[in-house]
Parts: sequence; structure tokens; C-alpha cells
Amino acid sequence: MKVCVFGAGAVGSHIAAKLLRAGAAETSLVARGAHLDAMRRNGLTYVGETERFTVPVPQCTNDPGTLPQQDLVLVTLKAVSLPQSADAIGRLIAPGGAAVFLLNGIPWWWRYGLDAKPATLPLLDPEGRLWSDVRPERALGGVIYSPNEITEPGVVSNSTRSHFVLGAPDNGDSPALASALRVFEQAGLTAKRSADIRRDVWLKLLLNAPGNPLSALTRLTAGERGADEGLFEVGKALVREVLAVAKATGWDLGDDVDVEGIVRPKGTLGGGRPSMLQDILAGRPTEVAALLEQPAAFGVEHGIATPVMDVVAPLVRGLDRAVRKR
Ligand SMILES: NC(=O)C1=CN([C@@H]2O[C@H](COP(=O)(O)OP(=O)(O)OC[C@H]3O[C@@H](n4cnc5c(N)ncnc54)[C@H](OP(=O)(O)O)[C@@H]3O)[C@@H](O)[C@H]2O)C=CC1
Ligand SMILES: CC(C)(CO)C(=O)C(=O)O
Repeated sequence: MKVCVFGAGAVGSHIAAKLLRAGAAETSLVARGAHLDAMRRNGLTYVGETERFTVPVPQCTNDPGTLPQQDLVLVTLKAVSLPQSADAIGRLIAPGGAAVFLLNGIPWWWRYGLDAKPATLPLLDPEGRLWSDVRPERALGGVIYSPNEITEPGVVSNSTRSHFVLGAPDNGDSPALASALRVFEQAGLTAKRSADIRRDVWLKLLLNAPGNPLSALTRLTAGERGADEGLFEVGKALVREVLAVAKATGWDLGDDVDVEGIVRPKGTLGGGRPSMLQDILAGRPTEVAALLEQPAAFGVEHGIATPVMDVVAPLVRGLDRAVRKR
């Protein structure tokens, strides 16, 4: 079984470290920059709440074209980096294999199997390269509950217990999905099969649509943000907009969602820096399209007003532009 973690940053390095430690699959990594150099020199170190370990990383490259085809490509790139890697990801998938897209927000394959036109989502896959090169029938969805950060090159830190939710766009079973669930389990990573992957995407978006942009804009952690009354109100409004859009598009998440608990997370979840704040601090592009702009676009299609998303998204875009000019 060959497994490649494509985009081994915070989340990908966590997964890769555990795959490599378990030796359950022949694992390769696609990474770049100082993190790649450090992993080649010193291996990959995982620092969790209860354990710390270092594993050698024998197959680690910034050129996916040098790797053999893979049974599973675990894609842990940011949503914004996906289109430029579509060709490389597509070429890496072995016959019968699949790419698991582990990411936050609405994924590029969303409309596969849904009766919607156009099938592609231009905000997420502007030239349709993911659709044509990866092909949605070879894609699996992945939802991540796992706060991670690269704290120094070669070192990934995780601040709380993690779990993952995996599922096919048609919510069906396939050998590739079974392999993915098995490999995660063998690595000691908790992964469950989704009964409805789009519902699970919406449920995770309830956390990210308020949390990531508001932390990125203010540079506050989730706990600090939740303690600020003004931000608490903006966060709740964003959650309600996600709920309204999800419902209008066919995913009623119910009336008993704990809106306040989502915006005011307790325990270790409150302490970390959300991934979009990590992007801003590193001068990297943000995932504003997947987290806010695409849900707002669904709102337009279904006649649901999203006034708070419509203000917060341009603010994140502006910040994004400012940090990348540095
Ligand atoms: N971090 C977290 O705690 C969580 C993140 N998520 C989600 O998981 C997904 C991944 O996030 P995260 O792990 O934080 O992202 P990271 O930015 O940490 O990881 C992506 C990595 O891919 C690298 N990369 C990008 N393009 C290439 C390329 N062409 N070749 C080689 N390497 C490349 C990046 O390098 P470079 O840095 O140089 O750009 C980076 O190291 C996102 O959708 C995020 O929202 C979900 C839950 C928690
Ligand atoms: C919920 C949270 C903040 C950590 O799992 C996340 O998804 C992120 O950092 O993007």
C-alpha cells in the first residue's frame, strides 16, 4: 500500500508522523521549504499532549513527479493551493486509487453527483483543473478535527485529541475509502466513515466560518475571541448564516445547534491559533473562498442573505492582500 501525504504542513505532518511511526503503509511526503529541509536532515517530530516522537522521513520531496503512483494521496494542502497542484495530484493516483481531500470549508468536488450546473465551483476550481485532472470520481472528502501548527521546521505540534471524518462524494462505499479508513486506524488516527460527507462539511464549517476569519482579523486565539462580547456577537451571526445557507441548500443541521458553545469554545480548543491566523502570521494566502465566499455564493443562489459574511470576507481579502505585499 503506497500512501502519499501531499502538502505536509501542519495537518499533513501530524498524519504523516503517525503513518510513518506505524509503518502501516509505504508513506511518502510532498513538502517544501525549510520544513522539507529539516525533515530530510532530522526527521519529523510530533509533539502532542501526551507524547513526543521523531520519525525518519525516507521519502520526502518537493517534486511529486519523482514519486511512483500511489494507492492513496492524502491531500493536506490549503484550499487555495489546490488548483496549481491538480495535475500533479491527478498523475499520482494509481489505477483504482483515490485522493482524499482533507480540508476545511466547501470542497471543489461539492457538486459531483448533485444535479447542479455548472458542476464546477469557479471560486474553488477557477479553470476546472481539479475537475479535469484529479476527476471527482477519484476524490474522497475528509473533515479534520485536529488543531496543529508547525512550531519550527521539522516539528509539528498538536494541542488536543483529534479525529477525522472520511466519505465519498456519493456517500457510498469503495475499496479506496475502506483502505483510507484502515490506514488511519493502523496509524492510531481516529477516523470514522461519514454517512453524509456534505453534512459533515457543513458541521465543521460552523466552527471555521466564524473562528478562522475572526482570529485572522484580530490575531486572537479562539478563547480570547470568545471572551470579547463584540466578536462573540459577530461569530454567532456567522454561525446563523452558515446554518441558513446549509438549510437552503438541502442540509438542515437542526434547531438545537449550540451556537454559543461553537463561538465560545472551552478547554484546549480555545488555546490554539486557527489555521487562517497561522496563514496571516506567515504571509500566506487565506482560505476565505472555501470558508466564506463559497457559502455566501450558495446563499445568493438560494435567496439567503449573508450580510455578515459579505462584510467579513472582503476584510479577510484585504488583510490577505496586505500581508502578502510585505
Ligand atoms: N492547521 C490546523 O490546525 C487545521 C487545519 N485544517 C485545514 O487543513 C487543511 C491544511 O491546513 P494546514 O495543514 O494548516 O496547512 P499548511 O499550510 O500548514 O500545510 C500545507 C503545506 O503544503 C505546502 N505546500 C503548498 N503547496 C505545495 C507544493 N506545491 N509542493 C509542496 N508543498 C506545498 C505548504 O508550504 P508553504 O507553507 O511553503 O506554503 C504547507 O507546508 C486546510 O484546509 C486547513 O483549513 C483543519 C483543521 C485544523
Ligand atoms: C477548528 C480549528 C480551529 C482547529 O481544529 C480549525 O479547523 C483550524 O485551525 O482551521
